[in-house]
Amino acid sequence: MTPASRSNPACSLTRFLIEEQRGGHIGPDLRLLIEVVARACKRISIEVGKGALGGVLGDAGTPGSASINVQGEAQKKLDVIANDVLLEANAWGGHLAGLASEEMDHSMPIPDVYPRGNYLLLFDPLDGSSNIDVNISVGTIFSVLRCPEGVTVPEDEHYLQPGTEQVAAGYCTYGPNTTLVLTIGRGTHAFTLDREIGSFMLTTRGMRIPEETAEFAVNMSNQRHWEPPMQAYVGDLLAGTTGPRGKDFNMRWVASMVADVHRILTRGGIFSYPLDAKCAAKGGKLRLMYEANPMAFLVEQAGGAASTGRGRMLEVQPTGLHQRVPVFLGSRAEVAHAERYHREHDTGRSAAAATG
Ligand SMILES: O=P(O)(O)OC[C@H]1O[C@](O)(COP(=O)(O)O)[C@@H](O)[C@@H]1O
Repeated sequence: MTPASRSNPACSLTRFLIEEQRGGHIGPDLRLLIEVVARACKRISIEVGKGALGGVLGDAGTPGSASINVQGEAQKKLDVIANDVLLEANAWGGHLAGLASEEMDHSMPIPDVYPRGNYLLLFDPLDGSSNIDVNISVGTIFSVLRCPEGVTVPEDEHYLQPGTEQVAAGYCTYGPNTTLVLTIGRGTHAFTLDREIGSFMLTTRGMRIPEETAEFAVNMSNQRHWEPPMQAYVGDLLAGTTGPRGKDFNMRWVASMVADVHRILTRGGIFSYPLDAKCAAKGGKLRLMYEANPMAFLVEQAGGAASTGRGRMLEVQPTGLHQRVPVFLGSRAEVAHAERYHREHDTGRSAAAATG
């Protein structure tokens, strides 16, 4: 993308959204919603940036009695701070009917002291919790759905829409720089926070994920817990030129989904958090509604693919607000390879079962 200059002034997020609205691609409410979420991310970026100086590191709750969220995880102080910032910012604007968060057991209708809008917002206020205290990139992930017609007080069931119904999705990474990555279904675009003027500025219009890749991201320490197709798939990646894939693969794992996916949107690769014996009972590790689906929408809009290993992520019919799924996303051809290993295993097994 041509760098910003006097002859090519940088485009702010506000200008980008106004131009999308003028083009009839989004309405004023959705534009306002995205602006409000972006402003909340700026505030969260400031809180995260304070680190130990701001006393924001460490677990929430009191020593000896950590506060545990609906996921059964000990909440970090910044998980709670980020959640509160997003709740406060989105309560009064009139663009939302309700919202749901990784940190809250159930969805929350907008209090009836405020006007309610037509959209539902789902978010992971601070993704990558295990990295918060060690100064590694973390982020906020969000997904926007329409509130079903005629529903004025939305409940959990009204959020259970497949990812194909998303009207917008994005994440904001808090790392060396703060970057907001957004889609409204017309490509995926990156905006970098200009800390001097306090505005998100368009730095990559139309991110594209290369079709092929030689880089994979997975938590290898879970290898012995993986299903056979995943063992075979990664085994062949590690075999490199001596194996059936005939080329060497590099590995990266930040353990912050936002950071791993941002790398893939920037230079390609495949990210996976497969089903394993440790998380099988829960259906996976990562959450469908506010981790897998928004990332899948962004990746598909950038020419990549997103799958459960056994089907398109965005077509999964949700059954619960905090439902978990296996995740494979990134370079289209590589995701197809991962799916092929699962398909061959499943058909082989069913073929074997058929022949007894
Ligand atoms: O600790 P592991 O097994 O490496 O898992 C890391 C994954 O878990 C997550 O941290 C889960 O997200 P939360 O931090 O929001 O719970 C992802 O960001 C990351 O990809």
